Amino acid sequence: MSSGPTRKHTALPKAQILIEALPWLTRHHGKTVVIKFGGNAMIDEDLKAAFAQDVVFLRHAGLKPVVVHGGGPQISAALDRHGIVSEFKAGLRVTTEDAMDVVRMVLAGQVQRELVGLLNQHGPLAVGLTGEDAHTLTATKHQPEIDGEPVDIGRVGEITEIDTGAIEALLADGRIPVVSSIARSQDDHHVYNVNADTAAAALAAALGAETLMVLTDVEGLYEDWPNSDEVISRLTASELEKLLPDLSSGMVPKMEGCLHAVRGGVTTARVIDGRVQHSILLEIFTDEGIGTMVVPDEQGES
Ligand SMILES: Nc1ncnc2c1ncn2[C@@H]1O[C@H](COP(=O)(O)OP(=O)(O)O)[C@@H](O)[C@H]1O
Ligand SMILES: CC(=O)N[C@@H](CCC(=O)OP(=O)(O)O)C(=O)O
Repeated sequence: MSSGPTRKHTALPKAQILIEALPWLTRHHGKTVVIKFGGNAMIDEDLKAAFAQDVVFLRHAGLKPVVVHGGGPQISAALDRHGIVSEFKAGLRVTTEDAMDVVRMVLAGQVQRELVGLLNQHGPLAVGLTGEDAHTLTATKHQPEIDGEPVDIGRVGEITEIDTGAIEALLADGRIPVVSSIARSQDDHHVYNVNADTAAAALAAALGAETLMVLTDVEGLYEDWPNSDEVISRLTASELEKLLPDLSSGMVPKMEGCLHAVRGGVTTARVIDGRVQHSILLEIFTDEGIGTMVVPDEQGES
């Protein structure tokens, strides 16, 4: 008996799924998408492998993905092993000279290497770099204001300049840049720890990316966190700006980054649940998306 008709029967839904993705793929062909993979979303090996598959899929579908990774929990664990206590102010790690060495070692030597390795299981695609490389990120000392007063949090950087040359060259060569959020100082005398959300957002704006996607360990931006798990599915830049003063902890740099990206010309910034397998593809192939989407004010009515 021939298995032809049965094979056709089972393959047809797969063909339909691919065709459903066609309008999205057509719209986004050749566009740059910056994907921030948060340390809290890197919770197990399967999730990391699925993340790598999604990114490689986007690349093969004709987009230009750029990965910016975090590693907050991994840094905290390493600092702990070195007997250094982790402290955060305004959502940012207080980074002493000694802590900075550990931050750099974990981000560039551990987390970035692991992601590059996972992506490269699919071919010679990923190239890792930090913001130090080719002057990609330059920063000055960042002093956040707490209760109206500037606070010294050590070697934490505020990005002042971005040189996208190295990343653009990699993209032109068909590679997937994987960027660690460390910046050089103007005088090259030291390096700064930059929050990975902030770095991803700044790079998205500088690259003229179409989309910034931030993968984290919650479903999106909760309207009334921690009292309710009602996710805000869509909001404009102005609506987000009004919410910013009420946000806490890790959501502060994340949502400030989304606002910066959208105000800087990025068409949409999305916060999505990185704990869900294939969350990137789910976000893309469902019209309404699965997390929180920030859009420019002029799209508020659509
Ligand atoms: N309004 C909010 N909605 C969702 N999460 C919030 C909110 N406010 C604070 N958070 C906290 O922010 C965390 C995400 O930020 P963070 O821990 O820095 O993650 P990542 O490592 O992915 O950057 C959440 O796990 C949650 O504890
Ligand atoms: C200044 C600052 O806070 N830097 C972060 C950099 C890593 C990061 O942002 O990691 P996640 O995205 O996993 O939170 C830190 O030291 O934890």
